[in-house]
Amino acid sequence: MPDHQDLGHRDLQNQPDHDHGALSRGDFPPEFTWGVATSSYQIEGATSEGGRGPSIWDTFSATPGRVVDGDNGDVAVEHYRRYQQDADLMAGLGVDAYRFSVAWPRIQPTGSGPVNQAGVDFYSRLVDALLERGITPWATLYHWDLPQPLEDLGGWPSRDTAYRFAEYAAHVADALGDRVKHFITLNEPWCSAFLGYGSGRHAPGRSDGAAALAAAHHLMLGHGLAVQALRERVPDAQVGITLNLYPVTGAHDGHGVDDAVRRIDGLSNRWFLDPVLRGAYPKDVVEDVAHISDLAFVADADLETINAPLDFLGVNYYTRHVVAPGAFPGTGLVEFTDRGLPTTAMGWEVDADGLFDILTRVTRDYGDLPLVMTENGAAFDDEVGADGTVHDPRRIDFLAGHLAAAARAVRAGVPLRGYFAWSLMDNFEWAEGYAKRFGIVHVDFDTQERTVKDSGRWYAAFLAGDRTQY
Ligand SMILES: OC[C@@H]1[C@@H](O)[C@H](O)[C@@H](O)c2nc(CNc3ccccc3)cn21
Repeated sequence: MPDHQDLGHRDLQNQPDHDHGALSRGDFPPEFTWGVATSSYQIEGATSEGGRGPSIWDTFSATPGRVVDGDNGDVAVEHYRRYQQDADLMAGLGVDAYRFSVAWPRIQPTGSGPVNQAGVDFYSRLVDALLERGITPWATLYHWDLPQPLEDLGGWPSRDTAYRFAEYAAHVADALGDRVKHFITLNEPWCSAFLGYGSGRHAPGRSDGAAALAAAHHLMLGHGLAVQALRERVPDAQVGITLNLYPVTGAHDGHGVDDAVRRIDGLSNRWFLDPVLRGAYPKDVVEDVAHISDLAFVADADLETINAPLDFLGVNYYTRHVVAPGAFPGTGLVEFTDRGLPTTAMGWEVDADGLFDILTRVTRDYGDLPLVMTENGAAFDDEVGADGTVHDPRRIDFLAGHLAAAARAVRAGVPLRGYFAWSLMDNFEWAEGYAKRFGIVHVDFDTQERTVKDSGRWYAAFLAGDRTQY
């Protein structure tokens, strides 16, 4: 296993691998926060309304071949105009909280300069609609929709973008900080950097390893600067960052597997966990990437800024990575394999134990920082039946199994404080367009009709305290 500096070993009791049986909200601490999550570009639509400027996802989805079926977020699920109806949906589910993201291009259409008051007013109305229904707003400042003019100036590989992000964070804090007390600076900098600038699979669609590493650094620098801006303006706020984390397991115990696990754990998890929570890049991974970049973009005080004290770490968990050395030993190439487990419509193996493993690992290796599951969910091909219902038993099984794993982690001593199901409703699934449905509420993308799926009814019953078998 990688050489982790053990910051505070906790005696995390081992638990049985599977404890099938009954599960209820009572298996979690009474103050545990239960919610649903979305993001601006995936649900709002109205991309040319209210003074909003273009984002890199507007540009990317308009580029032929980038998104399945040429889908884009122009309409999405019309949340910009249906937010009251959607707030009613959330109230009907009985959630405590709603994690949404603020679209930077609505607040600052060019990514800098004075705020667009119509954009501020929309999020102010949304926050008020939530509070009126007793739902606590959790605001993500950045969920991938970078204003296009900032990309034209260099995007996240450019240090200036980090400074623009901190200025944007200050504007959001000024506008919403009187009512919003939970902020997530970034959603998944790994995706923004490595899918956006490394593989090109996400906006802005660049394929440049050195640029991806610079983007990762400046995203994290922007995070640290934004934490300062939020703390100055909203001293009673709870502030965190969301990382998509993966337990990494060897496909077998043969030669080279341990190094394959170390490499992928390093690039997937520690490249972000270590700077944010320890104030240093992991030395072994710095060596792994030395042939791509000498990290010359790192300035002296950067890691101290990035290591800003947090109130929680958001964890997005979907599946485990299973790896083996690539075909050419010694090249560092790694193969991702599967175990033949059931998969979701995304092709991701369903592995609830992986949730327990990643939560206990983070607590064991990085200490007692409170954790919040800011995303967990599954895509399946749901259909509305003739009777108007949507039967999605696999999503119920997925949620129940992962909540049981979360309960096991809590019993093992993990300071888990909340869980947000991804997603409230079917929406624009990035490069997959509308072909992949993650919602616990079905959306007919032609009529915009919302239909609570069986999984939404199950989640509502769970939140109401019903005990559920699984
Ligand atoms: O793909 C489902 C969700 C997505 O809709 C969210 O906006 C995003 O925060 C999110 N992150 C992951 C995990 N990482 C990931 C890996 C490859 C492609 C897309 C996301 C899954 N999801």
